[in-house]
Amino acid sequence: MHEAIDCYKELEHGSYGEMGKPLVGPNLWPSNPRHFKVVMERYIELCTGMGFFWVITTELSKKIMRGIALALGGSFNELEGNIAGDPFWVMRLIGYPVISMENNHDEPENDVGCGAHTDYGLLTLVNQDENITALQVRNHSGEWIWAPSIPGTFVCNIGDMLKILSNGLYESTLHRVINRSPRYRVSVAYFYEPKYDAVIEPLDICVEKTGGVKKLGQAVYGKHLVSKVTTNFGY
Ligand SMILES: O=C(O)CCC(=O)C(=O)O
Ligand SMILES: [Fe+2]
Repeated sequence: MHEAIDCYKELEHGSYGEMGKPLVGPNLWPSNPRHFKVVMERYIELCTGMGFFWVITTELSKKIMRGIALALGGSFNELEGNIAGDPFWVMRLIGYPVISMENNHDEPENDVGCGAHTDYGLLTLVNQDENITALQVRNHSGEWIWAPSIPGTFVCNIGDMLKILSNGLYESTLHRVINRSPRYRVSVAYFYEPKYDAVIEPLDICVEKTGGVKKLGQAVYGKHLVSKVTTNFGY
C-alpha cells in the first residue's frame, strides 16, 4: 500500500487532440505547506533542464540521455528532436506507511508498497528516503535484489520507451517496493518522458547493433501513458 501526490506536465486545451485530453488542466497543488508548489516546480525544473536562460539549471535528465545516446553509438542529440526535444514529465511524491501486523500471525500485512512494474517513459530518477531499504529490482537471473539508498544519489530506472528505442539493448527493469521498516518511507520519483505525441520505435543504430531486425513494435508515448495510468488506477 502507498499514498502519493502525482503531478504531470500541464497540457493546454486542444493540445494533442483526443490523446491529450486526460492531461489538460492545472495540477491541484496542496496549499499546505505554503511553498510546496514553488519548491516542487524548482525540483522539476532542475531534473528536466527546461529552465529559462537566466535561471541556473542542471539539465540533469537531458545530460544523462545524452550520455545514453553516445553509449548507444548515436550522436549526442540522437534522443532529442522528435523523441524528447520537448519532453513530457511526471512527478510522484510517495509515502509508504508502516506495515500492519494486525492479522495476529507473524506475517506482515500489506508489506508490498508498490507492486512489480516497469516505468513507462525514458528515464526515472528516484530520490529515496535515506536509511530505509525498500526498493527492489529484478536482475537477469530473475532474482529480486535490494537497491539501498546511497546518500546524494538517485536510482535511475530505464523506462519502456527507452527499451523500444534501444531495440531491447536496454531493459525496462522490473521493480517493486517492500517497506518492512518500522518507519513511514518517502520517495520522490521524477519521470523524464518523450514528447507527449512522440512515435517511438527502435533507432536504426540500435537495430544494426542487434542483428538488423526490429524486435519491438512502435508505440505512441501519450497513448501508452494514458493506458497504463487508467489501468493502474482503475477506481
Ligand atoms: O518508491 C520508490 O522507490 C519507487 C517508486 C516507483 O517505482 C514508481 O513510482 O514508479
Ligand atoms: Fe517505478
